[in-house]
Amino acid sequence: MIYVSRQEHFNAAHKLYNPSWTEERNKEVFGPCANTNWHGHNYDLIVTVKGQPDPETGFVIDLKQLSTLIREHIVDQVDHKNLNLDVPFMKDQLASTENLVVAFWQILVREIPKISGAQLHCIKLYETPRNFVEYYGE
Ligand SMILES: Nc1nc2c(c(=O)[nH]1)N=C([C@H](O)[C@H](O)COP(=O)(O)OP(=O)(O)OP(=O)(O)O)CN2
Repeated sequence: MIYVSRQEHFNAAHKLYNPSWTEERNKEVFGPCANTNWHGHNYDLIVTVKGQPDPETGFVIDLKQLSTLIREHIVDQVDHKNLNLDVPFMKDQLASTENLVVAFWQILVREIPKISGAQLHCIKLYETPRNFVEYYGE
């Protein structure tokens, strides 16, 4: 099995805020991440697919096609957006990195089979250079 990855980038605003809690509780749990008027991140998104190379191309997946797919279905939906307000697939969800990777998975697992026989293996999302989340669909 061969694992092939593509990295994309976006920036977005959000706040971590549970609407069923008081302002005080949100500040206590999420600290500055609950700031009323939002804060931003430069996110790095790494999508890994797995499969066998096609004998005619040598590719598990054409990385140009994978990039286009990620941009159309994910990056264009979130880049320069407010994750709490502007992104339909994050509606009514806490805009944590964990919830983002699960939402991205649900989109990509549906879209990748339309361009390739490769299987989605992992989505890794860096919220900051030091904080990142990985999801394997389990
Ligand atoms: N499990 C999670 N924990 C946290 C998340 C998250 O999505 N999942 N998100 C945040 C905040 O959004 C926060 O803005 C992260 O920034 P920060 O704590 O400042 O992280 P940095 O790596 O930039 O800063 P350090 O100085 O290295 O701590 C919080 N938690």
